[in-house]
Amino acid sequence: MATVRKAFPQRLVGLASLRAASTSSMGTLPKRVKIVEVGPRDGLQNEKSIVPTPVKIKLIDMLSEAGLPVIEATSFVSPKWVPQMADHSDVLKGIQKFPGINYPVLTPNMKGFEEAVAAGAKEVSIFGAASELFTRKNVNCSIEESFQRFDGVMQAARAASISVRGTMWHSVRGMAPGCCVLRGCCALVCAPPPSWPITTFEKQKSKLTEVVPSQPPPKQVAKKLYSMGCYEISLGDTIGVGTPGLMKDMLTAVLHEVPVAALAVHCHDTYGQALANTLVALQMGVSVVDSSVAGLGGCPYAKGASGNLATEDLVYMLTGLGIHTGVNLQKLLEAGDFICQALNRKTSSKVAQATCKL
Ligand SMILES: CC(C)(COP(=O)([O-])OP(=O)([O-])OC[C@H]1O[C@@H](n2cnc3c(N)ncnc32)[C@H](O)[C@@H]1OP(=O)([O-])[O-])[C@@H](O)C(=O)NCCC(=O)NCCSC(=O)C[C@@](C)(O)CC(=O)[O-]
Repeated sequence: MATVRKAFPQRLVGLASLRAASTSSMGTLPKRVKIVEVGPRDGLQNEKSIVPTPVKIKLIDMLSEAGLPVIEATSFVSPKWVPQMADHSDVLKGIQKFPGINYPVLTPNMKGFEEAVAAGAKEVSIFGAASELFTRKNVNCSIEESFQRFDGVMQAARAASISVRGTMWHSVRGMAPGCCVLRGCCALVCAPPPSWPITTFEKQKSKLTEVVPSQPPPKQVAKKLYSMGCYEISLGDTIGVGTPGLMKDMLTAVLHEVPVAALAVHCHDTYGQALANTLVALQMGVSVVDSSVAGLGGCPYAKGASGNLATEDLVYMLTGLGIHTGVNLQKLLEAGDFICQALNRKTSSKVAQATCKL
């Protein structure tokens, strides 16, 4: 049955005008936030049934219409590993390229990079992890080898004037609570202090057992990626186990190594903490946030990781705080309706649920 959406509440206008009063005790918040929409890639990569290419293209076009400034379009990864992304070139070639909107794609190695550039990519993301096991499961090599691949991609990108975002997830219960994603020219993970209890991906299967990891500290990884030239480092909680206190501690550590202007956060909502974690990051000066329309998402190689922070919920909160995003919430909700109907699933966005009746 088609979703019937009520006219979006006029009270949003009122909420925005309350900013001065309602946020005065919340610390300094950014005046504007850049939202990196990851739904078409992170959101769809976990779908078991192959989503038709025209549906992916229409979703991205609708998100562009809604005013998202960055839309992660697809992944140039092996189709044997992630069959859902096998149509990457057709998707990238098929979407409308709106002026002023970036459409980065994931490229794990030179093969992916070359195919992405051939399909017209103007920005790519490299991605890795601070967990040996996760790296092995996800990209079939060691952390060290993954960095050697990054080097090759970085050099080729520099020569071709292609911007590189870095994404690195880190299975640490200290956010990159559950992972660290560094985006930009690199993505890195932040390293919590050695005393932090950390839950590694390796131990995740045994229900968040706290262990001291033998992994590179996220802080160092973030620093390394930044020094490689990442213009933005997105700290990802891939398995969504972080809490606001961990976010604060993690960011405090990373901020010693990477300027806040180069940081983004990427929170999954497995434990319902994504919006709260994001708010803490905003209060600490972060002004770039990854999210996914309808809360779609998950990593095929991080078992149990559920969807991302829903973009609709993020936009609603930011609007209420008087923070500019440039996103049209009504059009965003329609994009969410579209993809949920195409996937035959219910939205995970609370705002979308609250503003429609079936
Ligand atoms: C990295 C590889 C390719 C290594 O895979 P591999 O098998 O080790 O690669 P290889 O170099 O040994 O090559 C084996 C075969 O793969 C081919 N190949 C090699 N590279 C490519 C390529 N780029 N595109 C297409 N094909 C490729 C290559 O040509 C060869 O083909 P064959 O000779 O057997 O016919 C593989 O492990 C892979 O594709 N992994 C992708 C995993 C993935 O996409 N994970 C999800 C994204 S990460 C994520 O979601 C987390 C994040 C970022 O969102 C953060 C967060 O959520 O918090």
